[in-house]
Amino acid sequence: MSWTSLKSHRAMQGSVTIADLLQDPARASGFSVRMDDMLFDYSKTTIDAEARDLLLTLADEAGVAHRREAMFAGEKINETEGRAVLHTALRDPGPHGATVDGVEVLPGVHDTLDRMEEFAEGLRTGKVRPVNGGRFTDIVNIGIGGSDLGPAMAMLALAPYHDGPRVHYVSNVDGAHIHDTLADLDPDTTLVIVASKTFTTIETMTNAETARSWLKRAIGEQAVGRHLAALSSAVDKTTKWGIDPSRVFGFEDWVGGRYSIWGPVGLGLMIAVGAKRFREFLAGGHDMDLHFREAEGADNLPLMLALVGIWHRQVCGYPTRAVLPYDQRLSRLPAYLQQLEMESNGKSVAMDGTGLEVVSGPVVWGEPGTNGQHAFYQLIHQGTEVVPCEFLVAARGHEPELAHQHALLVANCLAQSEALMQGRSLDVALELMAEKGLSGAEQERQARHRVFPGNRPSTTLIYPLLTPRVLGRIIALYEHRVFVEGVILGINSYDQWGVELGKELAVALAPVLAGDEDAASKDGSTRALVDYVQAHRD
Ligand SMILES: O=P(O)(O)OC[C@H]1O[C@H](O)[C@H](O)[C@@H](O)[C@@H]1O
Repeated sequence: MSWTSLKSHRAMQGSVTIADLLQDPARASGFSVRMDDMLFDYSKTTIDAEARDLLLTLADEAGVAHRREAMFAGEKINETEGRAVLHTALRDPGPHGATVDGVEVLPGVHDTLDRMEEFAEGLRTGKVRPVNGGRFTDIVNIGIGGSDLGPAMAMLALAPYHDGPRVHYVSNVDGAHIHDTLADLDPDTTLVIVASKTFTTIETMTNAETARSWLKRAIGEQAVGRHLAALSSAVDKTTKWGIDPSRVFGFEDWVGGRYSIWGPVGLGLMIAVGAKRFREFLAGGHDMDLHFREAEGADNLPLMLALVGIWHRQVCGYPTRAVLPYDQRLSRLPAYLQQLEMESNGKSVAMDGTGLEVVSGPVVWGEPGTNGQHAFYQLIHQGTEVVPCEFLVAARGHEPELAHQHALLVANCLAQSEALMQGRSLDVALELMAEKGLSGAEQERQARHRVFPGNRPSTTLIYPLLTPRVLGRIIALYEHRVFVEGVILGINSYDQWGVELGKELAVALAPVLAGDEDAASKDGSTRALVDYVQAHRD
């Protein structure tokens, strides 16, 4: 019902532009949401009062509020895997929270957090020592997907707070990644953390074996355990792999991999910035949880971010969304959001097994500004596809001595959303060409290349400074956005069956590439590629 109303409302908006809507002096304040000192401005979109009402009705009809409370209570809303979805518990200071199968989850969460703190602070103070004495100077976190992208992103984001050992992230099974990382490190002063929820992921286990051998060569088999730790929900497997249980930080199956940064998977971050900062990061996530549960309708930031997403993708039909942080330290945010959003909502089957009524979530992509401006913004401004842009920017930077550079950064961010909205008409372009002395057909030809259609939507999320607490709020904001969009689409945002097939085929192809099995059963293209590799290696 609401989909139809939304689509017909969109059609009826006709030629009304964002610039027209902004003629209303109250629009900027009326079409933005504040959460404490964070501001989300969506006034530079085509969402008008009626569209917003219809979107809020859509969320109501989909049962977002009910589902949200079911999630926080620990109900098994990940129905295809029969699991609860409780990453929010990892940042809940308690004392009471969700229960799973009748058991309170917070005591276990807090115990693990305390153990992480003891270990991390031990490494930072030198109490936890390498086998040959001295201090651990470097930590290598081996993991992939959810066991890598979040903490690696947050590590860069919180660079101004690093005062512990250096932390490196290795993910790719390409041996180049671990090779180049270890090349600069000393095994005598390096601790390796193996991060894998399942402790079966082939890339991680392969890199972990490589790192283990590297340690063993330097410090000997007996001592290797003193330089290893593991983060996993498969604690039995970590022991079998040879990691002492005191060095294993476990989490439950109700934490999805791409939602796991708040618990043991965040250990590297805690080591780098310290437990106090890490707890501030958790507090930021919890702030957003409280806001998400308490704020009503259009005052609810994650809800509105999700509804803007639904408007652009499912109502207007724009196939992609660009995430453009004007914040160099958020340079990995787009990659992190690619997993969070696309692995969660890139599905075409609804929870009940039927096909989706509407299109699935969008392609998410992006790069930090201002770099992107000198690369792909051309298409965003003048290409034939509309790309909704999501800007993020801090009012101030961490380098007071470079405040003039930050001012330039912010000016660029604001100017881009203005340019996308406003555009440049043919008349203005003609005038510009006349000023250059052109006239007649050449004036018009040149002017046409300088026209900007405008009316291109964007949103801006602005915050005072990228602190641990603000980062926690931002990540939790996007997690809840994914949740809301998933509920509205009727899909399960917490499974990822779409990654399985490629993994299975890779395992089957390994012996074929090695020449131990015949390629005859493979298709012609795969056979030809196998032939090529066999002919060109060594
Ligand atoms: O943490 P792990 O069990 O090693 O999983 C690592 C990643 O691999 C899988 O392929 C999933 O698609 C991801 O959701 C997951 O984060």
